[in-house]
Amino acid sequence: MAFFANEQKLTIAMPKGRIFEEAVHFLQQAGLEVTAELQDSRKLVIPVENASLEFILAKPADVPTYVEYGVADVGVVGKDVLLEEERDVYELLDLQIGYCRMMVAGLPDWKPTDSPRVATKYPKIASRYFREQGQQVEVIKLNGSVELAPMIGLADRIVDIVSTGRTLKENGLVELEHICEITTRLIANRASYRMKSEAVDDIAGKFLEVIPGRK
Ligand SMILES: Nc1ncnc2c1ncn2[C@@H]1O[C@H](COP(=O)(O)OP(=O)(O)OP(=O)(O)O)[C@@H](O)[C@H]1O
Ligand SMILES: O=P(O)(O)OC[C@H]1O[C@H](OP(=O)(O)OP(=O)(O)O)[C@H](O)[C@@H]1O
Repeated sequence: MAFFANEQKLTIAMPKGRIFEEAVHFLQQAGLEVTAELQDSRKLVIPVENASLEFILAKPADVPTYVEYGVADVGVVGKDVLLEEERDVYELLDLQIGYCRMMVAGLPDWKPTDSPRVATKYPKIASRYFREQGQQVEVIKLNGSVELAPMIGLADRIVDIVSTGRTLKENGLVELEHICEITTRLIANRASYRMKSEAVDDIAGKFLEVIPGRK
């Protein structure tokens, strides 16, 4: 039996990596057919047999790109990526999984300087935040291991995701300012939202059923 009543095929972009397992578990709870191929293969395009559904597996930062261009109708992605990538997509639901927070962190004895430098994987989020605070900073883009920067003098602060706080602690850094909470979101392509409204509504409705407190 087809998943959607009117046979509208829906392509869902899923984020590989850290939130993948939690996202797959969420799909299962919502009643979507999750095949072994999705969970355990190197395939990047995974059609679900007998259902009008197809998954694509993407790097988290690329999920909004696939959705904006319409090669995926909907996508599952962290709010951090949405804030950083600023893609033209609809944000439909907060799935309330993938909890973490975006923080400014630094050495415990951090003090303002005349030429502040901030290292981050999230240059847009960082620039926006400090602009809103009325602070002029130089933002240095890194691709990971950002905690290194204050330790070895590349920057005096970082903007990064904190979850357990273990990475900061083990590198002698402390949380200085809270920027925002991050969770995983369901996003939709603008045209798909209109042209495949039944299928998109159907999936959003199924997701809504399993979001705590949203029934
Ligand atoms: N502790 C955490 N650190 C980083 N991301 C987290 C954390 N907890 C949840 N997330 C979510 O997971 C997503 C990042 O996943 P992942 O680290 O696999 O992607 P990535 O940044 O592309 O990885 P990498 O560049 O290290 O391969 C983020 O978008 C965020 O929403
Ligand atoms: O508070 P914690 O639970 O320690 O998690 C936070 C760390 O996890 C992420 O890094 P990731 O492992 O994705 O590696 P990266 O530094 O290469 O981005 C993030 O950038 C922090 O460094």
